[in-house]
Amino acid sequence: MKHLQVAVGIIRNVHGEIFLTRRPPTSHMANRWEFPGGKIEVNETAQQALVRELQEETGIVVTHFTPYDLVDHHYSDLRVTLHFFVVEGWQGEPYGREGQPQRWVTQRELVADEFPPANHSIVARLVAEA
Ligand SMILES: Nc1nc2c([nH]c(=O)n2[C@@H]2O[C@H](COP(=O)(O)OP(=O)(O)OP(=O)(O)O)[C@@H](O)[C@H]2O)c(=O)[nH]1
Ligand SMILES: [Mg+2]
Repeated sequence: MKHLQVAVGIIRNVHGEIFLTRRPPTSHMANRWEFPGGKIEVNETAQQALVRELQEETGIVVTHFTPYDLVDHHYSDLRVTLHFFVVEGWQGEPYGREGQPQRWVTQRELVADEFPPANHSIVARLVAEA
């Protein structure tokens, strides 16, 4: 089975809101809301992938982040290991640079069912810690 290593950014502003983008209609986990991020390439660390993916997908230059959690999840045809980081420093203003819908949501108002199943434990933890 294919196994992807993925770097994921939980972008949180000073108001305690988190930036979400919506996955494209034809992608894996189509139309689910997600934390921006993507596949870690060979010869790249999770941290380097985080910075690169957030630049590509949201236009920001990440300046401060901390590791948050590591989640391993088996979908029916795909295994993912998600490297979650909380991002609290950046330059620019995040937007859906690839045309994805976007929104800011208060941390305590995150809804697990809007995300891919691999995110459920993380969303529950974020809400509990809000
Ligand atoms: N970015 C992101 N991917 C997630 C999350 N949760 C989750 O299961 N994934 C899964 O992680 C896998 C890789 O993420 P991705 O599709 O963003 O990868 P990418 O940006 O490199 O995609 P690309 O191949 O279009 O360049 C997908 O199968 C996706 O469904 C999440 O919160 N954020
Ligand atoms: Mg992506």
